[in-house]
Amino acid sequence: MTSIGIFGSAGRMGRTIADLLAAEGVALAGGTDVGDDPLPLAQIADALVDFSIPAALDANLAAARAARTPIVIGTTGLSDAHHALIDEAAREIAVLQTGNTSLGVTLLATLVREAAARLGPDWDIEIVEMHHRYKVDAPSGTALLLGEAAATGRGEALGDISVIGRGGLVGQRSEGTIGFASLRGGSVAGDHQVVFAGQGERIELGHRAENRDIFARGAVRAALWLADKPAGRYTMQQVLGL
Ligand SMILES: NC(=O)C1=CN([C@@H]2O[C@H](COP(=O)(O)OP(=O)(O)OC[C@H]3O[C@@H](n4cnc5c(N)ncnc54)[C@H](OP(=O)(O)O)[C@@H]3O)[C@@H](O)[C@H]2O)C=CC1
Ligand SMILES: O=C(O)C1=N[C@H](C(=O)O)C[C@H](O)C1
Repeated sequence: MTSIGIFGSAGRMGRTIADLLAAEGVALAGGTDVGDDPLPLAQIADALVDFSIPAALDANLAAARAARTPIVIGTTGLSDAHHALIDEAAREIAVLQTGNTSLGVTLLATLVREAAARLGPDWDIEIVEMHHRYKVDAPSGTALLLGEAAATGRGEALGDISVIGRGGLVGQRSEGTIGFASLRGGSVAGDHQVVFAGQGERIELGHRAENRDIFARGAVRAALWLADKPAGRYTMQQVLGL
């Protein structure tokens, strides 16, 4: 039976994934938390999931590479340097990195890309997200993923056209930009809305996570799918066949 190891096992997502594994009868290889060496777990697990913190990614990825164990990276707040490391690791092991493992957001990203491609740059795109008060990164990984999808639909690189937050006398909106707004409060598991604002009309494509089970289900499905895959960087679209 395929066994799964959890980096960040004591966290909200780590605990939700462990509960799901127990409920589904999938083997848990073990977990790591702050101060643990990730290598022993990487050596015994058939696949790994990482829902920890960006500062842990370097060591977690190095352990996965050393043990040649596939890894699903769900941690958000990653930098360009982290993404370069992930690309490098994907030359040796199977890696899937995503800001959102849910079926709903994976499909939403495809719809957003399509809408952005068809509507053209005179339709302004704004992405609004809301999360619980404990979330430490902004914009959320999902908001950035949806922004990437919209930018790709327009044939642009997100980094060239994103506007993250506004305040003060910022001037009029520049055509073709993608704006991000982040709200934090309470226990919200994750709400995302992509607004396409045209002249006299708006299209809003959104997703609301009612709990963390949806992320856990996607992460476990991705890990089981990845377990026997050769080296490469894979996507949730591939896992879910979307
Ligand atoms: N891709 C997706 O679908 C989803 C992604 N996420 C992302 O997953 C991450 C975790 O979220 P969440 O569970 O809510 O956050 P938590 O803060 O609840 O969990 C993170 C856990 O990682 C632990 N940790 C810190 N350093 C290390 C380390 N070196 N090795 C292993 N574990 C470590 C933390 O310990 P301590 O608290 O003691 O520091 C904490 O228990 C976030 O980046 C979040 O945005 C969340 C939901 C879905
Ligand atoms: O921190 C969270 O909770 C979540 N993080 C991910 C993100 O940054 O988008 C996914 C989900 O929205 C919950």
